[in-house]
Amino acid sequence: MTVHIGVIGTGMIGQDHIRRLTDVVTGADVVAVTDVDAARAAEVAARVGARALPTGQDVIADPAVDAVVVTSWGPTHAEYVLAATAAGKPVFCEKPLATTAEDCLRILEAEQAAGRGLVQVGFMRRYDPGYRAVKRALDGGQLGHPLLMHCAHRNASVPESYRSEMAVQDTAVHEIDAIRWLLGEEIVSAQVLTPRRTRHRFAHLADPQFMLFETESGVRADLEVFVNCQYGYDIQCETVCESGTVRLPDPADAIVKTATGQRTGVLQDWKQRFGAAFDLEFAEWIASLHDGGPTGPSAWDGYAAAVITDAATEALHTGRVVSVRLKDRPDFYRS
Ligand SMILES: NC(=O)C1=CN([C@@H]2O[C@H](COP(=O)(O)OP(=O)(O)OC[C@H]3O[C@@H](n4cnc5c(N)ncnc54)[C@H](O)[C@@H]3O)[C@@H](O)[C@H]2O)C=CC1
Ligand SMILES: O=C1[C@@H](O)[C@H](O)[C@@H](O)[C@H](O)[C@H]1O
Repeated sequence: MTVHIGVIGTGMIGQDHIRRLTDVVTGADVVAVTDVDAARAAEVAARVGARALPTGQDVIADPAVDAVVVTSWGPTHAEYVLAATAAGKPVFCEKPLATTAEDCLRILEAEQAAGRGLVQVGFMRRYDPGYRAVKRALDGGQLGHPLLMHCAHRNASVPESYRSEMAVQDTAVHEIDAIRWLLGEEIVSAQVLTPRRTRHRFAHLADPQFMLFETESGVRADLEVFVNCQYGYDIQCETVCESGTVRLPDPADAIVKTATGQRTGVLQDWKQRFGAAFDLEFAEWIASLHDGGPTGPSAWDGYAAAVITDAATEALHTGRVVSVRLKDRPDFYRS
């Protein structure tokens, strides 16, 4: 059976997800799209044989739409996720689930009122083969308890519109989710240090940033966010445990040797680095809709990420160690 999808937001990642739902994933068909830029929505709709509708609410209400993908700007996500949930339709929402913890809580309440899991959040690292291998090694038990994590998230460059807070809210949010998922426990505090700034930054931007998180059991995770590193897109993650370490592999690439030396390519952006993860994320999401509902990152994960990014943003502004105060996790969100 085919799942008929409506997509809200046909910008960069919206178009990429429409392409994968159309050309890569089996069992899905994009039937309706919308964007506040109506011309862009019409152009994308024509390309894939979908209908362009005036608003996100129209997409959600469309009887031909079985499930909704939200890829509009972050501040608009909560409204659409709440509307899809009220309509009883599964909704895949790109990160962030919402830009405030209060809106995330409203989504948690709405989903519980619906009585079944409807919401999945786009934390695609959980679908990357390398991250999954790390997770298996940590869960296998042979390494003993994790003690420390060292993470790095480097982008080649960012546009001038990128502000210092986005290093936490837009970029580090992926590691915040990965740390929680890999360790299977919550983050309880955040600290952000701002070292000497690169000369390649815009004047308003603190880059790089050095973040330090602590988990419930006392694991410490450090994270370097460096969004003007110049050389490419580079994601690193190593966990130090009592009896060994486990490190995220770099993506496979040929090693070329010539008389002048040895060389391996460096990926340039997240689309290349996590392309396979995005494909699997959507393949598993579509499959889950035939089989009891979403199994990926939940609205709780979206809520926890929002509270932790709020704490880290405060830490960036104040220089203090800021406690993370999550509500009690409802049984609904315990697996
Ligand atoms: N998982 C990941 O690695 C990534 C996730 N993202 C997330 O995806 C979302 C979209 O990001 P991009 O595609 O890079 O942005 P974008 O600016 O390229 O596209 C967003 C689109 O949403 C449209 N839009 C804005 N408000 C709308 C509304 N109320 N209703 C309908 N359409 C609306 C805009 O006109 C635009 O076409 C963001 O939340 C971003 O954080 C983006 C890049 C990577
Ligand atoms: O989600 C993403 C962007 O929004 C963000 O701006 C980048 O720093 C991340 O690498 C990318 O994965």
